[in-house]
Amino acid sequence: MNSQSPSNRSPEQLRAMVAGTLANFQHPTLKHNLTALKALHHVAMLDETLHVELLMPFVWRSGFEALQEQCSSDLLRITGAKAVDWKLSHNIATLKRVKNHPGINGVKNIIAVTSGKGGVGKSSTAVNLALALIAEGAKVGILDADIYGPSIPTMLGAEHERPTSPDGTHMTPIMAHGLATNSIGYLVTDENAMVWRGPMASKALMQMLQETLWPDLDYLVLDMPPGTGDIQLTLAQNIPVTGAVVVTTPQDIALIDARKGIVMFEKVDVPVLGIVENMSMHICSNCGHHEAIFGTGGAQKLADQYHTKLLGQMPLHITLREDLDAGKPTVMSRPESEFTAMYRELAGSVAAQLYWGGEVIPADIAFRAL
Ligand SMILES: Nc1ncnc2c1ncn2[C@@H]1O[C@H](COP(=O)(O)OP(=O)(O)OP(=O)(O)O)[C@@H](O)[C@H]1O
Repeated sequence: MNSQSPSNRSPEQLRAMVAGTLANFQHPTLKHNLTALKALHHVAMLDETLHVELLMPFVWRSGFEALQEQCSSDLLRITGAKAVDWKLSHNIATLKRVKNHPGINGVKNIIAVTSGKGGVGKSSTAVNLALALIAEGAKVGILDADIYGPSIPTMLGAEHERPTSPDGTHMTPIMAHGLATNSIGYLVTDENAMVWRGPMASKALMQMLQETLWPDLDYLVLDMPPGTGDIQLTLAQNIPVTGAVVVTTPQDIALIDARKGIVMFEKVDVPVLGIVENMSMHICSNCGHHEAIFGTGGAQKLADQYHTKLLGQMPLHITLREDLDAGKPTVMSRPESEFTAMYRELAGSVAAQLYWGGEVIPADIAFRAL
């Protein structure tokens, strides 16, 4: 117990005490501790309540909850305060883009969600990841670049919406569940999109990215077309991506294609943030039994082989599919569910990986590149 009374302490002494406690906090999203990260923004003692405010450069609400749980009692003991008032603020860093491409107006970071093969749950992962980034504290958008199967509007229950254009050139994004969205699915029918050839499809996507009036966004999630063909390569080379997430299922056949995806991104210098293993384990909705119907361990092996991370493992569960079909993704419709906790953890890992693996661009040159 510290012998000095809380009111006699200088602000510097108090700050040093709090910084010392925070420095010991460990979390999977912290490569360096909070004090080294200079995250401690404000400390004050008012009426025997200790006020602690953190300012984080990547979304961190789940980590913050763990911090409060782990450190509150230590802080009370060390400082003699009667209560701790915690506050988390974000000032999301803009990170260096591939090939120093100029940015998109208002968009700080672009995360490409990709898969080597169709049907592994790339769009499902992209939508729930985007909503989980919001739940973690960010401003987020999603661009459906899956030209051959634009499913995002349906997954968000917004398939009947149409973007408007205030000036005949730019599009106002559709807002759905707090996400700013645009999709080729809002503009053309599925049948029309299917016949688009590669160059036309890439051009349309680049246009949608650049000509949407995105509000200020910390992260724009890009749901890429599945596969590793010309269109994906063109997009990977030309879009100002910050990093890519590769979605796979545990089957060997999907893993072979996921490997191709990693190689493709490495070839064009897009940092691969890691792998998401979707349908990792089937959870029976009747009895809760877990069964690894597609096998185990493959995605971890792949991540090890390519020196990347296994960012998360999402179960195969009927609720996830039903919620998407109903246009109410689980992360938004069941915020307290175990699935939402898993997606939020994934979002925290993706944001942390992006930050620690990247290079921060100073705010004055990061914004409003056009
Ligand atoms: N973890 C999961 N649990 C249950 N159902 C899932 C899960 N992930 C995806 N699905 C379901 O599987 C189907 C395919 O998912 P999705 O459309 O996300 O795949 P995709 O990889 O984006 O496909 P494509 O790239 O070919 O468009 C959807 O009906 C979706 O609801």
